[in-house]
Amino acid sequence: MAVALARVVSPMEISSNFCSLETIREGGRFVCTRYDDGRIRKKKLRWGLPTLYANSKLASVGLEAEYMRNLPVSSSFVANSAGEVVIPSEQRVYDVVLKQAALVNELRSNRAAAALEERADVVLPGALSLLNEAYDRCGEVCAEYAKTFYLGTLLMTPERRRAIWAIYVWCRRTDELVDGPNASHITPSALDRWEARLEDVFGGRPYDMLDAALSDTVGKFPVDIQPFKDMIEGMRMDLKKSRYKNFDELYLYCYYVAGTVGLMSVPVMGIAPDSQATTESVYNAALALGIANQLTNILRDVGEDARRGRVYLPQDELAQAGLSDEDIFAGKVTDKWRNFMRNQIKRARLFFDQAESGVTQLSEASRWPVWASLLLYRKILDEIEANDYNNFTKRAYVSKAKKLLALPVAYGRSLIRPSRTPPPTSTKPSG
Ligand SMILES: CC(C)=CCC/C(C)=C/CC/C(C)=C/CC/C(C)=C/COP(=O)(O)OP(=O)(O)O
Repeated sequence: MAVALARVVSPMEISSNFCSLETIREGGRFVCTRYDDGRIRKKKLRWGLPTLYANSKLASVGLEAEYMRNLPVSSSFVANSAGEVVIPSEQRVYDVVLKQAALVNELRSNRAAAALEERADVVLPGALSLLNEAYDRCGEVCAEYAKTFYLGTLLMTPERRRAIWAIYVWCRRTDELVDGPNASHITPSALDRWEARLEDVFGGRPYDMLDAALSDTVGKFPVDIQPFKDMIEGMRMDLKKSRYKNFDELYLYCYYVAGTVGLMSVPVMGIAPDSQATTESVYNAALALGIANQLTNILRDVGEDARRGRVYLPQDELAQAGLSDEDIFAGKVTDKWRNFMRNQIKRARLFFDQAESGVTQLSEASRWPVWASLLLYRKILDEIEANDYNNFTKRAYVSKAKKLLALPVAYGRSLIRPSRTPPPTSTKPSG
């Protein structure tokens, strides 16, 4: 039996005394209901959050109820043993989305854009050439480590392109802390120092050339520090955690290490002036692309990760499928594994679908590279299927020929203008 606890509450503001709250914030309206088993479920009233957006997407692609029960794309509010409500990862992440959207909304007004141009003019000539050098170095790093991505950035305007390089280089350096050659020496305190340094970058006190480029970028574009800090948090998580209890935990990890990249990129890539979409719906799409990419990466690298003692798959879903870590370490493709993988791939594709709606809303020059990366990364999922789900010993990859074929398709899609596409409905009022 379900007991209705509150009428309309915003999930962001739910706390242990949530029953008394009745708030409407940024269009997120929910009814919370506590069930006999102590779980508290939310139900959307009018406007959606990414959680519910993903759920409605599930419904719209006609997936059966059974599948929706077994394969969460989101999680419910859960009361812990102290009776407090634990806020699911997606709500926590959505708070960051709203903050980013607010910053960009400011810029979408002409006044803010004009102020930005004025600020860009005040640069000393000597400093300018050093800065250009710093950006060129970022471009070189980007070209060296991510060739396809680098080529994509060449399609953007020069200002945007170099800002994306600076962000890419910072992400790469952050990732190298836990994945690079010195990874075994990295401690949480090293990450704390990296975070302090990040604050200096945002405060206009860069330590080195590469930092200087990022410092300039964050001064020019409405990029907030939170996604950067969250990415460092993802590295902390990677240091101390090698198992994920459920999809909610995995989702948070994917947000930290990849969803953040989407949030960092949108303010630089820009939203098309003729876009009718809400800023937060574009951010949701960017977040979804980061999550989709990371889920794909995880599914591709199951064997490789297992050899490092890591399993980035929801433990509860493995158990439901009759599988355990031992099966993963044994690396045998069985029917149970195939079924499990089918569902994981399905979910990753839903995040790609969710991302698609936002790409069209981006500024014209940014659409092609983003479409290309979306189509190419999604193809890795097809390749896992083509390998008969053997992601233990075979690395799914997209051949050069397929990559080349995807480019004109991506170009064709990038020509679709935002005004011809109805904005994503999930974050828009329905009535
Ligand atoms: C959709 C909209 C509105 C905007 C686009 C926003 C963007 C750019 C989102 C993409 C975010 C992104 C690139 C996340 C990183 C994901 C990821 C798994 C990267 C993997 O990096 P590597 O580990 O170097 O991958 P490979 O091993 O495949 O080379």
